[in-house]
Amino acid sequence: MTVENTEFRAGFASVVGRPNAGKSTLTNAMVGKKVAITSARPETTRRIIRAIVTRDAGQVILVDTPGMHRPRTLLGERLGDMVRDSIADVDTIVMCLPANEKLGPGDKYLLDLAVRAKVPMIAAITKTDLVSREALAEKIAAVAAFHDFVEIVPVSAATLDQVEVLTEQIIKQLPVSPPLYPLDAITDETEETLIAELIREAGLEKMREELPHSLAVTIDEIIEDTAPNGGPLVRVHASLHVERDSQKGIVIGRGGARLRQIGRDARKAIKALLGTPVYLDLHVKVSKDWQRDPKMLDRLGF
Ligand SMILES: Nc1nc2c(ncn2[C@@H]2O[C@H](COP(=O)(O)OP(=O)(O)OP(=O)(O)O)[C@@H](O)[C@H]2O)c(=O)[nH]1
Repeated sequence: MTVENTEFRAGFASVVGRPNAGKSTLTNAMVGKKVAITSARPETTRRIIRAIVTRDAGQVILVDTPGMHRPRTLLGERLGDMVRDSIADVDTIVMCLPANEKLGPGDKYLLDLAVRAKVPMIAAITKTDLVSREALAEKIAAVAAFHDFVEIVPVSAATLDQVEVLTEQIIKQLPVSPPLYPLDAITDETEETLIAELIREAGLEKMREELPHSLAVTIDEIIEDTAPNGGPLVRVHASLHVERDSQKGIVIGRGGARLRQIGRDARKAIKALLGTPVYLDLHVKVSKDWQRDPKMLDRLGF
């Protein structure tokens, strides 16, 4: 793709919404490749992942935010700060409001925060595939009464219905500018961060309710090696951090079965990301109260 368009627009958009509103899935749908981790459990998005969406009309740098929740730990407070920071310095805010859920105090809390950024706001009514046309019409009316959004776009990341319309509307809110990133870039996260997120996602999938926020992943080493057949092989050594000794057993599982399953799932995902065979070596470490330890949070990138 080359830029011939003199009206090309580029800038930052923040995607906000309460936990489970569909922010990550929508981000992935706009980019067309998996860059943000998604999960059926709320509050799994911790990092602010910038996804980059480039179309003929412009380039959007999407800032994905953690779902809002009340701070209970230092980690919780930092998540709140990250949301506030991500709303500052953007050109537009996309507020995700699920079609299948009523507007509530969580949405109002977020709206009040977002309004302070004083930028045009777009409402994305997410998960429209889950509701009838009548219910959607009612939801649109409720959202229109909720705030004076510049646009209200009903969208389904599952069926991709209206995803391009939303992308176009976001681009319209951006300033005329040359592209800010190379036209084929999809994220400015390092490969290392993406790999750590894939391992954490595989871990969370396997541990359901047992370890919601207590799991963190660090990458110890990534080595580009050669496989016995002469092809490329990437060796990844990573650590899974839990907070207590009792959680270590949960991650490892009986006879190491769970850790092996996490390793298999993560290896598949990393292979898809890198496009090369992967050898994955996982270690489980107890990092006591890492969520309250500023040094550990810094190491983990929070
Ligand atoms: N049917 C349907 N389900 C969706 C759609 N978008 C997201 N979901 C589901 O809703 C759940 C939450 O989606 P996420 O994208 O992880 O939500 P999030 O807002 O990023 O969540 P947090 O990380 O908790 O802030 C997942 O189970 C998704 O599969 C959609 O368009 N249709």
